[in-house]
Amino acid sequence: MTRSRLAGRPAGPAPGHPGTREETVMNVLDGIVAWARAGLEARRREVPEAVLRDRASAAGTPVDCAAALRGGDGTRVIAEVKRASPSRGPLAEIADPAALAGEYEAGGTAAVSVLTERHHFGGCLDDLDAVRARVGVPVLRKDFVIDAYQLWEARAHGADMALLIVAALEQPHLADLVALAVDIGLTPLVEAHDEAEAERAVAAGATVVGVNARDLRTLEVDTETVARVLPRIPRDVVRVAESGVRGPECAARYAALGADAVLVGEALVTGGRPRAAVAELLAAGRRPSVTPPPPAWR
Ligand SMILES: O=C(O)c1ccccc1NCC(=O)[C@H](O)[C@H](O)COP(=O)(O)O
Repeated sequence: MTRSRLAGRPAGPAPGHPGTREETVMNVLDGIVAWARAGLEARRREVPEAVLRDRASAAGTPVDCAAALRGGDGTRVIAEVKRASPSRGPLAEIADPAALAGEYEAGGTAAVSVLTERHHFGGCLDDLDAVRARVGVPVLRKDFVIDAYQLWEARAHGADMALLIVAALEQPHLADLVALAVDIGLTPLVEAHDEAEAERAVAAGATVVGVNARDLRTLEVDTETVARVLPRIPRDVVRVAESGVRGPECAARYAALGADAVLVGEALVTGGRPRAAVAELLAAGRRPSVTPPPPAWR
């Protein structure tokens, strides 16, 4: 019997086994992935993978993302450039994604996430280029990665991290993409929606695992998903709570659950004060200092 690395969970059915949640979660995801596949095949015809590989080796040294997302005095923030979403429709114009990312960085974000998917999120690789050129913190390519080509593309466009969604990938393919990402200098953020997927993420070799509170069947956000799944992920893995962070209160809750970082999109792009909002999320996630400062009157 395989041993589960998730705390408090007996080893379940084999990853990818019929009847597991990954079988049924695919409706919304299926549609997005179909677009992703068509898009990447079109780009592959224009820019062969060999060209991307050359560009990737000229893209500079990627940042150590695990270190950037962990440590310090509390829960870090990954701030997202997000124009639209399937759940909410258009969110924000974002004429200058680099300027937005610059505001995030000034507010103290540990990383910037850039949605590069066009049809559902209004993003593109130009956004990734622009953000990469502006900020010094790690940059995450947030897309629906199903092929090695997209990882080379991410690195060629200067990303330090790339998202891999467990529910979109069979286990051997997930493990291959995790290994390739690491080989080419990307840190994969491997996204799970339940315990079984979190276990698959860890088994695939992920060192950074995200728990997404958004159910990809209904698009409903349920922060209880994070409460249930995230604390069970081993402590040697960087734990990221994703979606539904509407303000400091939720960031504080995710911090108390043990999140090393929170990934926030909508609240930041719609709030109109990205720099201050990032700083407030960071303050909410700060751990109380071990030695309290001396009272001012001493
Ligand atoms: O945001 C969506 O509606 C969505 C739908 C289907 C697949 C993925 C989706 N979002 C991607 C994300 O993971 C979020 O952009 C990210 O976690 C930030 O979430 P939020 O702060 O709630 O905007």
